[in-house]
Formats: sequence, C-alpha cells, structure tokens
Amino acid sequence: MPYHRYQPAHRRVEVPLTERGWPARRIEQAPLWVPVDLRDGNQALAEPMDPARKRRMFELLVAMGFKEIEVGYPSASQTDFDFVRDLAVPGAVPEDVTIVVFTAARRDLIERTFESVEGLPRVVVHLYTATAPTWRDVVLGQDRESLRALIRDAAGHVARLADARPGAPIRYEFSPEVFNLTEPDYVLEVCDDLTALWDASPDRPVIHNLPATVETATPNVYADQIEYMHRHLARRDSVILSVHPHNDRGTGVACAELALLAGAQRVEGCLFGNGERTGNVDLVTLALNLHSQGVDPMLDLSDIDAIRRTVEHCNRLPVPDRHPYAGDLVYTAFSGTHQDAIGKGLAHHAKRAAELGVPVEQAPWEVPYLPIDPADVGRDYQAVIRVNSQSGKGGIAYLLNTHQGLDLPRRLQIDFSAVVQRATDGSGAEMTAEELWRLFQAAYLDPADDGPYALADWSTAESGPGVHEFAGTRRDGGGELRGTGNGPLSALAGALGGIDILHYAQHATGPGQDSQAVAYVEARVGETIRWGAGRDTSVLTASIRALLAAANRATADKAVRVP
Ligand SMILES: CC(=O)SCCNC(=O)CCNC(=O)[C@H](O)C(C)(C)COP(=O)(O)OP(=O)(O)OC[C@H]1O[C@@H](n2cnc3c(N)ncnc32)[C@H](O)[C@@H]1OP(=O)(O)O
Ligand SMILES: CC(C)C(=O)C(=O)O
Repeated sequence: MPYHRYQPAHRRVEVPLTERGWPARRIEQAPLWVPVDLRDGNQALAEPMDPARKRRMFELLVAMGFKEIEVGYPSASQTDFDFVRDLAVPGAVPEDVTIVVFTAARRDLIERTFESVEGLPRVVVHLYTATAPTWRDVVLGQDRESLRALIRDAAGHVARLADARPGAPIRYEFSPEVFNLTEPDYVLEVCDDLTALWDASPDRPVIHNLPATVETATPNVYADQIEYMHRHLARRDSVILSVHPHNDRGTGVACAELALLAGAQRVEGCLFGNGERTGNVDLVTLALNLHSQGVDPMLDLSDIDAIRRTVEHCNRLPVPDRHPYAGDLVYTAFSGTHQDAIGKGLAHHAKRAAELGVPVEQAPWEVPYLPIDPADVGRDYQAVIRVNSQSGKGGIAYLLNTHQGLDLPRRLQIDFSAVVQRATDGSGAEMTAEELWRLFQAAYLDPADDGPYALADWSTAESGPGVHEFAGTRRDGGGELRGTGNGPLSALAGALGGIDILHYAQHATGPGQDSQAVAYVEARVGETIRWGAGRDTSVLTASIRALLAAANRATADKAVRVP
C-alpha cells in the first residue's frame, strides 16, 4: 500500500492554538440544527428527489421540529427553483421555520437565488466558495487576494439584492468550503470581511459555517480549528459559528461533538448521514447522543421507524441494520451474556419503576447494553432478544417468558439451552420465539404422549387424609398403572416405580382464571435425569403430564425431534 503518498493533516494545515478549552467542556444544550438533506443530501443522490419526495422530506423535517431548513440550490436546477417557489405560497412554511437557500459566489447564480425566494418571509442566503489552497490553485484559478476579492464582490451583490428586497430582511450565511484544509488566517480574513460587509450585529448575526468538506483529520484537529476560529473571529457576538462535518474517516459525529465543545453553536447535517461520498454528519445520531446524556435534543425522534421509512423513501437508500439508534439490529442482542444481562436489567428496571411509583417509560434508565430505552424512539422490546447459536439460557428463558408466559426453573433453562444449541448449530439460522416454543413443546411437553408411559386415561382420588391414589391405562397395551402417595404426583411416581422427583414447580402463564397452568418436573430414572413439562388449564393435569413426559424421556431417552 503506497501510504507514503499521503501527508498527515498537521502538515497540510497548522492550527496556531497552543492551549485548548474544549477537552474540559461538556455539551449541555442542543445546538441549532440545520438539516441539509434537501441540498447537500439531495445533490449526492443518484436519483435526486422529485418534487413529491422533496415535499415529504420537508414535511418530515418540519414535523421533527427543525427551525432552519436548507431547501435547495435554486440556481442549480429547475426542480430546486420550483420547490422554493412552492414554499413561497402563503402558509407553506410554518411561522417559526426559516428557509435556507444555497448559492455559489457567482452573480448569475445569486440573482436566480433571489428570484426564487421572492415572497418568502424568513430566508437565509447561504453563499459558498472553496478557500483551500488546492481548490484555489487547481479548481478556481485564484490566488488568496483575488479569491478574497471575488468573495467580497459576491457578498456585496447578495447584500445589494437583499437591501432591494421589500419585506422581511434576509439573513446571511457564508461557507469557506474545505475550511478544514484552509489556512486559519485566511479563513479569518475572508469571514471577517463578510461580517463587516454584511454589517452583522448581535440581533442580526451572520452565520459563518466552517465545513470539513472532506474529512481529513482526527476530530481533535477539527476541534482545534473551530476553537481557534471561535476565539479569533471578529465581532464574535454577531456571528453564529456553524459546522458542517462530512464523514470520510467515519468520525463526522465525533467532529461535530468536539466542535460544539470548541465553541460551535450550529450544526448542519443530514438524517441518517446521507450526503456526498460517505455522507454528511448524521443529525439523528447527534440528537440521540444528546438524549442519551440527559440533554433535550429539541427534536422529536419518538417514532424513529417512521422517520427512517420516509427518509429511505425520499433518498431511495436503505438505512443499514447497524445504524446508530435506527438500524433494525441496534436494540437486539443475540449473544448469551448480553441477553442474560438485558433480561435481568429489564426486570430490575420494572421493579425500580414500581418502587418509585412511576411508569416504566419514566423511570431512570440503566439497562446493560442498551444506551437508551428503545421505547423512547418507538421501538418495542420484542426484538431486543433474538436467539441463534450464540445465545445462552438467559435470552432463551426471556423469550419463553415474554411470549409464552413460561418461567423456567434455572436448571431447566440450562437443559433447554443445550437443546436450542443443537438445533441452531445444526441449522445455522436464527430461531424465532414461535420456533423456540415449538422446540420446547417437542422437547418437554409432547413426550407425555410418546413413550412407555403414554396413558390412554388416568384418574386420581384421595382415599383418606393425605393418601392419594393414581390409576391409569397405558396406551401401548402394557396394562394398568396403579400407585399410592401423599399427593397425586407421588402416587403417579409410585405407579411408575423406580422414579425420583428431583424438582417440581408450577405457575400460571398469565393473569386471570382462564390462564393456563404450566408444571415442570425433573425426574431421575436409574442414572438418567430428565425434565418434563405439562400445560393445561388444570394444575393437576399439567403436573401429571410433566411427570409422564419426564418419565417417558428418561426411559426412552429419545432424541429431541427438531420441529
Ligand atoms: C461542497 C458542496 O457541496 S458545494 C455544492 C455543490 N453542489 C452542486 O454542484 C450541485 C449543483 N450544481 C450545479 O447544478 C452546477 O454546478 C451549477 C448550475 C451551479 C453551475 O453549473 P456550470 O455553470 O455548468 O458550472 P460547473 O458545474 O461546471 O461548475 C464549475 C465552475 O464553477 C466554478 N465554481 C465552483 N465553485 C464556485 C463557487 N463557490 N463560486 C463561484 N464559482 C465557483 C468553477 O471554478 C467552475 O468555473 P469554470 O467553468 O469557469 O472553470
Ligand atoms: C459548502 C458547504 C456548506 C458544503 O456543502 C461542504 O463543504 O460540504
């Protein structure tokens, strides 16, 4: 691999920051969020959004609570232009939402941009020009001074058109594209020029948006760059410092978070990280990271699956199964020890909520392996634990408990887990809760009717105080079984002869009189120990069937048939 062809970030741009405040700070409030799905996200799609998709995306962003939304690059295409014009229809944009439109620093494009926003009451015009040396030299053919003059000229044109516009004033945004590879002193010169030219003030601040257009360094480098700007930008109280990280190194979220520590107030990004190449920073992850720290993200993400479906429809791109907070598998544990911990954690959580007298969804969250309560984003617990060959007894017991109301004794959990292992190792596939239940039935319930002790009929009677009789007829023609004991079950054990009951448990599978009883018996026949289970509306029948199942299994030692 020719790694020697590449320069480390610190050799490409030096940040003259000698001491830094960001490592010691905490994020205590949400930044201003600005989704750029309809512009930066859209321009990265093989098939850009059609008007209907743009509309759906816009409505989603409004419903989620975004207050500033970049809606397009109206001078770039008729679709974008028309979409902005549609938003100019009275009532199309809620009163607390501001529209951002994007333009390069070219007079013709700027003029078209202003045409598009005619009649829109709250608008930010977002002007951009690449400022990094390679872009200056190779793409734009400008040196530092001529490019600075070009930007000033374009910004002046923006200001003139804004001044000439009747009605509500326009706000201004500038992005020195590829900020992260631009000399810091040059960024300051260019941005300070515009702060002055646009006459920014605390009540009409200018937005300076500092993009990591192509992410090239570790997030601490970006944080240093942002802190440097935060400390040195002129009229700082008249500037909203914004960041716009991309994700080329996979650390866009970290860049945004460290940038906030370093003084950034506003973040541009896309839902689920759509955008050029590896994408823009993911606003959903950023917002839910805040949520998970007890900070109000100021966005409604309570139905993450609905949001995801809309975004997938608009972008025609899937959100991966492992995507933070939103992927299909991110609240799911397959592995045994994780399942065990989650199962215990959820039980503990329910108990704690009851002790505090609050609903479970209000109780403080501290469940192992789940950074947030899936219910916060509209996910249920059904998919939290799923079973495959990596699963242990905890997860298996959890599924049988939540789906069938079974509360398996610990040794039966261990026993059944080996049965599941054999089945999943054999198939290599995941086992659904329904399949797990069928396997449990085949292993522990059905053997009551399959073996030497399968009975055609049976009855019990109390022949005297503490004296119980059992009588039954074997199905295989092996004659009658009769026994006496101090309870019906010991009477059956007596009838079977040579069988010890090592463990017995029973419980109802749900509340109410109609719920079924389930009984578990661990029995020894000679050297062989086997579990059996029974389920019936009668506790007695469930118990008798559990012992018959254990006896049949121990005697016949049948291999479990995987259904
Ligand atoms: C990082 C970002 O996301 S930046 C946004 C990128 N988004 C897009 O490009 C999507 C929409 N763009 C478009 O539809 C087109 O590029 C248009 C309509 C804006 C312009 O189209 P064209 O006039 O055909 O120009 P083209 O697409 O080839 O762009 C390159 C030209 O723009 C110039 N240019 C690039 N960026 C800028 C800028 N910020 N300000 C001024 N000029 C610029 C280049 O120097 C080049 O000029 P040249 O042709 O004289 O060499
Ligand atoms: C020009 C800015 C805002 C941008 O899209 C980028 O640098 O990625």
